Amino acid sequence: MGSEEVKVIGSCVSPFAARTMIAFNIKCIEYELIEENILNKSDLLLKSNPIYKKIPVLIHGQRPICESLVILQYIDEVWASGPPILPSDPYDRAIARFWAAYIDDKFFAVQVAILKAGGEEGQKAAAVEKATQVLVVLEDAFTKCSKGRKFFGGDRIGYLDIALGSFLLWVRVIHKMCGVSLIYECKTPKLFQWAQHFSADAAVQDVLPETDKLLEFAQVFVAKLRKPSG
Ligand SMILES: N[C@@H](CCC(=O)N[C@@H](CS)C(=O)NCC(=O)O)C(=O)O
Repeated sequence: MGSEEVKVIGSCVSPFAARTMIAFNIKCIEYELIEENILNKSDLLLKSNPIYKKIPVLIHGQRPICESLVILQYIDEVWASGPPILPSDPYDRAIARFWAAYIDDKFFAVQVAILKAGGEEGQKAAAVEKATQVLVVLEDAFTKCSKGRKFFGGDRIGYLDIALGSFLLWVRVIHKMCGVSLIYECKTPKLFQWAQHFSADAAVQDVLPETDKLLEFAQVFVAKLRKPSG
């Protein structure tokens, strides 16, 4: 099963797609990246993820698998002989899934809110305050999960590191576009250190592009986000 063709419909600007690519790097599995323009979706994406129409989609053989966290678990199970991504202990695994859901529910939403706020200083300050609260909670989760080691997953990058670390890309974009630092030393010192370790890891290096490369896309994306709907 692990020997079938592996393709990822993704994009180098997508934090969710980055998760899939980091997982394949950890497992040392080659894949073909089919670069998707989410502002003009391809038929392949619409056919492969007809429910959400979002990236990433992993196409393994002929079969599509959607949702980045589901994909991470799938990769871990199919290529089980490579370095593990999820914790082996069922309780630790459940805790990791809990925090990954929290990250997607809370941290993603506050980043979108900051970008959306634009020059509305009051809205931006409220979104930044919310982001800080979320990160303080995650700092505590990091302390408990990492047990004094470098990563949520221990000595090497695991499921939660990938779930949160994939957003570092946009954390940097937010810093450049909105002048807001989200992960900084005085509020969340452990996450600050963790972010340095994560970004320096070999499995991550070619996945998170330079911030400048992202800015052009980010400007178009944010303009769309700020446009009143409907
Ligand atoms: N919950 C999804 C979120 C995926 C997601 O939001 N992908 C974005 C790109 S970063 C997308 O495809 N957006 C297109 C759209 O919302 O129409 C996952 O974890 O895979």
